[in-house]
Order: sequence, then structure tokens, then C-alpha cells
Amino acid sequence: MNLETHITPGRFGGAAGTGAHLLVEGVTVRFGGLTALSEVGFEVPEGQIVGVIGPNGAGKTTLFNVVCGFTTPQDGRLSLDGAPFRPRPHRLTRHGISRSLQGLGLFEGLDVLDNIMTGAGVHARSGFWSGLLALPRADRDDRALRDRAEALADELGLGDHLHAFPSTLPYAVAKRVALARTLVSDPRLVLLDEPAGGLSHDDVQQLAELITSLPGRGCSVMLVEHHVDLVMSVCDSLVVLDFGKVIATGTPAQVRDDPAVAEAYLGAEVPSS
Ligand SMILES: Nc1ncnc2c1ncn2[C@@H]1O[C@H](COP(=O)(O)OP(=O)(O)OP(=O)(O)O)[C@@H](O)[C@H]1O
Repeated sequence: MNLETHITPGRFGGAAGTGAHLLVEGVTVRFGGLTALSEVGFEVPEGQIVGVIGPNGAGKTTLFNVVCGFTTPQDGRLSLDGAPFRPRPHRLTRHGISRSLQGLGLFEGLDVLDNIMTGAGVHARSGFWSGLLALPRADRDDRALRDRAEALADELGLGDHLHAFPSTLPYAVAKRVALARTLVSDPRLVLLDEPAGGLSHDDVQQLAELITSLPGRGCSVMLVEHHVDLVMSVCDSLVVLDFGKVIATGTPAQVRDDPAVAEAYLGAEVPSS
């Protein structure tokens, strides 16, 4: 479906920076006898959009899970802005990182605005005790977060849906709510896992517009995606995985012309544009 809304230029609040620098080195993950990732290395430079692609079972989700902290590699290192980084899923926002998972993952009992606000993470709120005791600082923080979530919802064309519940929304709108939730913490690195899944051609166009706006808003982006056209059109560089190994890296044009990539996608068309 066509949302008939467009991304309103603007920013999500906070000063635009350059985005974080993520470095992944020598990451190996084994599940029993199966090596899902073998000495994988790549980087997401400051303010760049880096796509991770590869055929089914190549290791994309496993790599995403390593960067989110869902999976601990048997070997390898991560660093963020030059410092050693050991990701923990519930502490990502403290590092200025935000992620969107496959599908929606929205809270059915919360309306759109509250769903977006959950993306700020607990650290954005006042301390537990001041919140529990309803101290003024908790109210102030809550209002500021609410204002930020509303402004972001407006930017993403969700202003008319603030008090709707997720189950009443068309899929593409709900997907946009999930993205707004990812962005409300004002991240410096956004990790996107198949954001185009289930979207129509027009919706993917709008998603491309949003993703390409992120570096200008102080975000670096790691994009794991099956939708090769999207990846080719928005990414500064690509990492191609096959059977858990990096088989190619480079600009979209370099990767498209790489025979190893064509072979890995055997039968699948590597787009010409
Ligand atoms: N928890 C797990 N236990 C055992 N094997 C796993 C586990 N997670 C992934 N694998 C295996 O690791 C390999 C890489 O899987 P992964 O899901 O990372 O690939 P992918 O590139 O994301 O695939 P797809 O595009 O189909 O989602 C596959 O062979 C998969 O079966």
C-alpha cells in the first residue's frame, strides 16, 4: 500500500553528529558442528550506510545478532569508536545504538505514541526511584520524551495515528512505527534487520528515502536486507556473506560486478542498476 505520506525533512532532536564507527574483526560463531560465521570482519565507518547481503543461510542474521549482543562469538572482537565493545541487547541505547528487528515487534497493548516512546530505553527516563515516587523530574523527562516521539511521528507521517493501536494499522504504517521507535533514542548507529520485509514497491521507496536521510542526522547504519535493489540504492558499501564467510566487500557497483557474488547467488539475479 502507498502511505501517501513522505518523510518530512528535519531531525529527531539532539545535535547532528557524525555517527558511530563500528569495527568487527575475526568474528567466528559455531552452533555445534556448524560454523555460521568464520573470521568475519567489516566496518561501518562514521556516517556511512553499510549493507550486509548474502544468500539464505549465509550468516546475516547471526552477524546481526552478534552486533546486537544476542549471540556471543567464540572468537573475534568488536569495537565502537575505537574502544572495545561487548554488546548487550538491553544496553545498546547507552552506547548510542538502536536496532529494528525482523517483523514489527510492537506492543499490542500500547498505542503508537507509547510504542515509539519505548524505544528510548530505560536510561532515558529518570531514575527508578524518582519515577516510582512520581517526582517532578520524572514528569519532565517523560514530557520531553513524549514531545520528541510526537515530533518524530510527525516527521515519519504518523501524526494521524498517534493513538491508534498496532493491530488496527496497515502493515506498512506499523512498520514505520517500529522504525520511529528505533530512532527516538537519537542513535549514532542504527542496526536494521530486513526493514523492507513485507513492504510494497512504493513503501520501499519511502524506506529508502528514510534510510538515506540517516547519515545527515548523525547516524551510521548497518543494514541487513534481502531486498537487493534497496541495498544497492542506499548503501555506501556492501559486505557479502556466503556460508559464513565474507566473499566480497566494496561499493554496490564493485560488488555487483564481482564474479564470486554472482556465483554465490547462483540463479538469483544480481540487479544491473
Ligand atoms: N541458533 C542456531 N542454532 C543452530 N544453527 C543456527 C542457529 N542460528 C542459525 N543457524 C545456522 O547458521 C547458518 C546461518 O544462519 P543465518 O540465519 O545467520 O543466515 P541468514 O543469512 O540470516 O539466512 P536467511 O537469509 O535465510 O535469514 C544457517 O546454516 C543456520 O541454519
